[in-house]
Amino acid sequence: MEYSDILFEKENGIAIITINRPKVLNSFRRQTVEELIMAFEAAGQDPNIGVILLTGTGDRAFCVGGDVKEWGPSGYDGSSWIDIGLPVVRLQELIRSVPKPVIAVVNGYAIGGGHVLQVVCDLAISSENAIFGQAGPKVGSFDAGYGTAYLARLVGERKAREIWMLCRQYTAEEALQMGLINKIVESSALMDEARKWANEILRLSPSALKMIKASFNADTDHIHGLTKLAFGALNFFYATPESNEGHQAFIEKRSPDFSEFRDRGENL
Ligand SMILES: CC(C)(COP(=O)(O)OP(=O)(O)OC[C@H]1O[C@@H](n2cnc3c(N)ncnc32)[C@H](O)[C@@H]1OP(=O)(O)O)[C@@H](O)C(=O)NCCC(=O)NCCSC(=O)c1cc(O)c2ccccc2c1O
Repeated sequence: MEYSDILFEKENGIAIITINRPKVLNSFRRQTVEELIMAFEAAGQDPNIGVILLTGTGDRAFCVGGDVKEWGPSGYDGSSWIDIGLPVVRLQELIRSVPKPVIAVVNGYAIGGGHVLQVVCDLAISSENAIFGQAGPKVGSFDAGYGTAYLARLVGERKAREIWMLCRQYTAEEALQMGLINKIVESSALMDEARKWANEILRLSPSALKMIKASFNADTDHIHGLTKLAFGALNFFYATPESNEGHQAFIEKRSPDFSEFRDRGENL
């Protein structure tokens, strides 16, 4: 299988999936998400693989979410009024349902949909220079469901609401304190540390780990329904002037002005 937007390597029981678009800080377009889905399916179905690492090329970014420059007036390439053009719901669900531990190896910015990808992984190890945060409300988007409700499971409701309602950026140390990640290491040691964790996992019973993962997931699987609902709403939101103002402002490198879109409270 030839990939253009990702790298997919296998070494001694470990699958390493790398988002490979460093010029745009490893943001994803439709092709990227489709390739990630194929790689996770392949790793999930390969009996020689016991653990999956997800990372990004370079030392600037893990992934900064949707590629805002590939975003047309109503969505991404190939989109229609019912299909936003990015099968992110399927990708998030697959990371959760693949019957092997998935470790996010966060080597820089984990922002927007990239942040949600690290949230849905089973474990997360980051470099000391990693930066975490949400960005959707700045650019007229939202990656809700697992991105909100499951995030709250990790860091608590207050912190999760702060992350989304202020769109601040957090250091690796802050991410560790709030329970967003498992460990921080020096940038140069990041992949070695990830391999060390993976090799520890490879010594354990695969079936026991599969059942453990399924049982952790069972407690939050209902969030899948929220995710589908949220992405359905996002489909419609994308075609609005409010959403367009957010992404156009990013492209024009200016601050968005959302003031005319404030809610009148008609549905209070
Ligand atoms: C991440 C940053 C804070 C980094 O800032 P910094 O100043 O260090 O770097 P630059 O801003 O100069 O960026 C370098 C270079 O990369 C380009 N770039 C950065 N982010 C993106 C992006 N998301 N898409 C495309 N290109 C990007 C940037 O323009 C620069 O290129 P130049 O040619 O100008 O040199 C900062 O870059 C930043 O805030 N980035 C935006 C983060 C963002 O808004 N992400 C998208 C949020 S929405 C989202 O993630 C999302 C998720 C989903 O799951 C979806 C599902 C379905 C539909 C839509 C979804 C969706 O929109």
